[in-house]
Amino acid sequence: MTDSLFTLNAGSSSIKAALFEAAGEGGALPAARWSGQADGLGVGLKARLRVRDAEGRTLHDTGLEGDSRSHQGALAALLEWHARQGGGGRIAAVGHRIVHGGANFVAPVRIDDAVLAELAALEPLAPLHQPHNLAGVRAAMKAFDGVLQVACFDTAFHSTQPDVNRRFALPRALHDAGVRRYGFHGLSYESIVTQFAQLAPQLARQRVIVAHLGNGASMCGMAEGRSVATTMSFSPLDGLTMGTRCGHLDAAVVLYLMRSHGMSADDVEKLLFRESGLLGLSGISSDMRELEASAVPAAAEAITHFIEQVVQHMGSLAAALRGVDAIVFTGGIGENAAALRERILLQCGWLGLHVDAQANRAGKAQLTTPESPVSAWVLRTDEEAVIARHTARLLRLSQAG
Ligand SMILES: Nc1ncnc2c1ncn2[C@@H]1O[C@H](COP(=O)(O)OP(=O)(O)O)[C@@H](O)[C@H]1O
Ligand SMILES: CC(=O)OP(=O)(O)O
Ligand SMILES: [Mg+2]
Repeated sequence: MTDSLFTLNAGSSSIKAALFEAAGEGGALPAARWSGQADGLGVGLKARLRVRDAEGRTLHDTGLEGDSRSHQGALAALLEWHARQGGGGRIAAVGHRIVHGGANFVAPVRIDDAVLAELAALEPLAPLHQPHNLAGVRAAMKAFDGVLQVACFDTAFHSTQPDVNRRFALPRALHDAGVRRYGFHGLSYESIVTQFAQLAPQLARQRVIVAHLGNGASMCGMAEGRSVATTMSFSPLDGLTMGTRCGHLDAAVVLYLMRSHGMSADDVEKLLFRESGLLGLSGISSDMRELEASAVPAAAEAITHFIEQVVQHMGSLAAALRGVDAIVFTGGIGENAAALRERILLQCGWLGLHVDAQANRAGKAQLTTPESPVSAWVLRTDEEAVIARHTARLLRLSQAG
């Protein structure tokens, strides 16, 4: 049996893991042997762990209760499930999604103690992700002792942004000290760039806006498959309205809350990262499925707020690209919420979109008519495959060196 690669991807409400066959020199990676997903973590929802094989057949499906409903518990459940399987070949390397790479990491790297310490220092910049990402690294180091561990960064994809889009209008010294617009969801954007280049090679080289709409949500304007501008910035808090994050906010609100409401930095962090967004607006849930099913007016208002932010940022990114040729939806909401996609597309009609509502509802990849001057698409993101590809490359380098 050939060696395997293990991938780990902790999102704000989910943990995804997959096992890939480590392909030989220059070989394309086959589909994951299995992929597992625990979702609804840490947001008061019903948490589940599902594992599927390469053909999409369910291998394991269970509700997560008690401690298992946390990221840590779900990770332990996934690693235990994997250990119980036996076989599958030796694990040759583990690839991790690391949300924040800061100013120093703009490409995947081998993780050692020094790298781990540097990444831990970035935890306050991505409190819903980085601690879980690094807990995954530590757990994998224990479970797969002595095995190559690779960090793949959400921020790296955006290192191509022009300087003007990487800067806040703050004194230059702060930019030099790392206070800048990084951008996130880079592994997802990389996955979409690769898939879109296969589906529509000519379009993929033009001006494309990708909307990654999940529990965390961001959008990226790209030219020739490279990031030009994106809605998240210093941390994954900026930009769109999200499950529990506020998105774009006047910084003076933070000062006001601290001075006039006596809130501490920790209080404000909790408010903006964990209690705002769809959850704060609706008072019901951070989960789009629950809001769509709810008859409470505040749930509908929260959805409208989410859509309005996507529509406004679409205009902003189209301006950053000086025009747009194609739009691609992805992420848990972008891939699955057809009615919501239709509302966004209709409100972006002014950009030159002729929506094919039937195709959108039928789950087709192309959402616009063949004559539409600007086309829209939906693609399933595969961050695991991107992590596996980078990990396989570093594994080959380490074996060669
Ligand atoms: N069929 C669906 N209709 C509407 N929303 C959905 C559907 N399936 C998943 N979602 C939403 O996708 C979001 C989770 O996105 P996902 O990208 O999986 O999460 P994460 O950001 O943690 O990786 C949740 O708001 C969930 O309600
Ligand atoms: C960066 C980010 O928000 O990731 P996720 O959508 O997985 O929470
Ligand atoms: Mg995610």
